[in-house]
Amino acid sequence: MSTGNGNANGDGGFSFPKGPVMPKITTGAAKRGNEICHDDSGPTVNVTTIDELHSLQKKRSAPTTPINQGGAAFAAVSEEERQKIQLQSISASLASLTRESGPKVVRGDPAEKKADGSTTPAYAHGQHHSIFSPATGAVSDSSLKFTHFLYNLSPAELYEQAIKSEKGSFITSNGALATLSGAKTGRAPRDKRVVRDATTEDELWWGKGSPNIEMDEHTFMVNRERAVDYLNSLEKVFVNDQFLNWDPENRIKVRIVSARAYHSLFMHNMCIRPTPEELESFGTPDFTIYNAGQFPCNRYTHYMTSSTSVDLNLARREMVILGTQYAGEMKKGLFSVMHYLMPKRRILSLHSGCNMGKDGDVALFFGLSGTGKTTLSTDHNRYLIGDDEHCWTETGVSNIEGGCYAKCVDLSREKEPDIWNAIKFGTVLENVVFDEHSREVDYSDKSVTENTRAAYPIEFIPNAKIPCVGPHPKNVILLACDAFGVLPPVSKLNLAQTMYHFISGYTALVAGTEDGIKEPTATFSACFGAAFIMLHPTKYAAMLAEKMKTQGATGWLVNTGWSGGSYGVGSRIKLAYTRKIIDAIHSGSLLKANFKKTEIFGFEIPTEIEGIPSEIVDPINAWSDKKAHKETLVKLGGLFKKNFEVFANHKIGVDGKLTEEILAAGPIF
Ligand SMILES: Nc1ncnc2c1ncn2[C@@H]1O[C@H](COP(=O)(O)OP(=O)(O)OP(=O)(O)O)[C@@H](O)[C@H]1O
Ligand SMILES: O=C([O-])CC(=O)C(=O)O
Ligand SMILES: [Ca+2]
Ligand SMILES: [Mn+2]
Repeated sequence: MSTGNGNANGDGGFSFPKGPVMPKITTGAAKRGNEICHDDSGPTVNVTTIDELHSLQKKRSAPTTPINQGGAAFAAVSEEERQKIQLQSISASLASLTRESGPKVVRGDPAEKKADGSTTPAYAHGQHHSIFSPATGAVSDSSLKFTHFLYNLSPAELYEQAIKSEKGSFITSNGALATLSGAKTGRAPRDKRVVRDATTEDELWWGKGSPNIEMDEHTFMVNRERAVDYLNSLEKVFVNDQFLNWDPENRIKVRIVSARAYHSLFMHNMCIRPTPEELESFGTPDFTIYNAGQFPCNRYTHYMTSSTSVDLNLARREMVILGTQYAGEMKKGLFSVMHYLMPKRRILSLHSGCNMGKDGDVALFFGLSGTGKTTLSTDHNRYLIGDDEHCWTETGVSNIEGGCYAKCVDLSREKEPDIWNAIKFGTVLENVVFDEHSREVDYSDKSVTENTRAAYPIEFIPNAKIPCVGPHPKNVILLACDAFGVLPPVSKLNLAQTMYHFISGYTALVAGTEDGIKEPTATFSACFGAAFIMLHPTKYAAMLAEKMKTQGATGWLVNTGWSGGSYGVGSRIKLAYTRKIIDAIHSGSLLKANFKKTEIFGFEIPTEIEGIPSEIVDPINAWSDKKAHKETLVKLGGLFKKNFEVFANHKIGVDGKLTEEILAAGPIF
């Protein structure tokens, strides 16, 4: 007879039951006779329903309701009063301007289950503190409806909102929230409109080359009403109250009303997040965005040339978004506002990255999209001040934003470790492709778009400089991705050359990724950000010249694009080489190099750079066909000249003397 647990078979320690009879398992209970097993080995929860159990899970957090709305600065405001003031403020933001009053607003998710298991909204339970009804009677059905709003939700709450109600929202294996921005995967500068009124008529840059396409006040109101009505028709809207600009004296309070958790989380990451104390005294926002991106504009409306419209009204301090869900519109829309507000205070706003060395040396990185601002300012050996939008004041630099917006195409852990590691819980990952099961992201997959992006709070970068401010810059680095392969990887610029290239704002892109060799296309965008500037480029250029001169900053032009020939022949300069060059700028060693002057552009280029092959340092060495090199150089020089024509008769400096110098600092042939 087999005992089943014996070891007497000499089979190496294993024995198996033989025949059909299974071994009998002896339990403790059996020893104690036929008692019933009790489930009482651990302590139990004292609840009677599952909902009671769930209600134990969440403890109340400190109130995140601003006081001091409308300026009444009385310290001792009751919680109830505070909530009422907030609801009034949100109702005012969401008010139609053609009807008598704002909508009835309720704070909270209409679908949230109550402790009693019901899904009835709070107002039905007489919880007066979370509802606000304007005092007027019903004038239309829309005034009978409630608008639910979700105020400054946390990333975890926004994840849940996105996953519950937005198609295309998933948690990737790194913890980020993958989202889709819809049909638009980049900004739509041709659909941007700015209200032209008596003030902006004189103040702003209009006409040829300007990004400011006009619309009238009335049309703005038509679109604003369209957006507000759309938002109020929804089940719920998201409201973010946040800040722009780390310089406390020039901080701007922004409110973002949006329809998607994606938009709310994006702005949570990209703007400066208020502390609970700061939120208490938030008061009335300085600027409000109405993002009704899912809803198109009406093409019968005057000035509308497509279904997308991004409208800026500086007098009303409002922006309306219709017909695009691409979140970058909000970030860059606010940047436009800063390009208007800051110069009024004699502060220079800059489309640049910014970092600082251990010794306090600050560098600015200018450049058009994709030239390397984020990649090169995110440097493990330096403190990150910001990757995209800055201000330069009388005392130094400050970041406008609270987050970074990195390109993800072909992202690798090896080449960009800090950005790679910043993609984790809380980060918004736009338009990326991932494995349906493992949720592993494939950054090389461009099926949705080439412009895949990650938006994360700046503190996700380990050596972020918090607060994001620093002293005056020592180096001003202009980045260009030259697909013609003729610009040197680094050139030292004098002040006039720096201005010439700042106003030009050159980069070259290779259109599309289709097969076949494509001709590079030169792009010129004044101040490396013509899409965002509001005043004439020479206004910003004059301020930059003045600041660089006073602070003795050195200008550099760094080509992060092609070397060894144009696109198709050469290849993009290795990021490792560019980083070496940037290191040599930061350390001051490159300034001490021997320089020689290049033909056509008249750049000062180092005769050698440690660790960089000589055919890279001087691009002519890499072109086997010297004639083709010269022709390409002349061709590019010609494009610069042609682009600069419109700026030739704008005077910079007190006597316009700098204008002459700047003109002379361009390519000569
Ligand atoms: N030599 C190089 N220098 C810099 N970037 C490089 C280089 N080679 C390849 N790259 C890639 O080019 C891209 C630069 O994009 P980055 O996000 O830094 O642009 P950006 O200037 O911040 O643009 P945007 O204003 O649109 O955010 C990155 O994907 C980076 O990996
Ligand atoms: O704004 C965007 O969508 C991306 C960006 O930083 C730029 O284009 O400069
Ligand atoms: Ca960037
Ligand atoms: Mn940018």
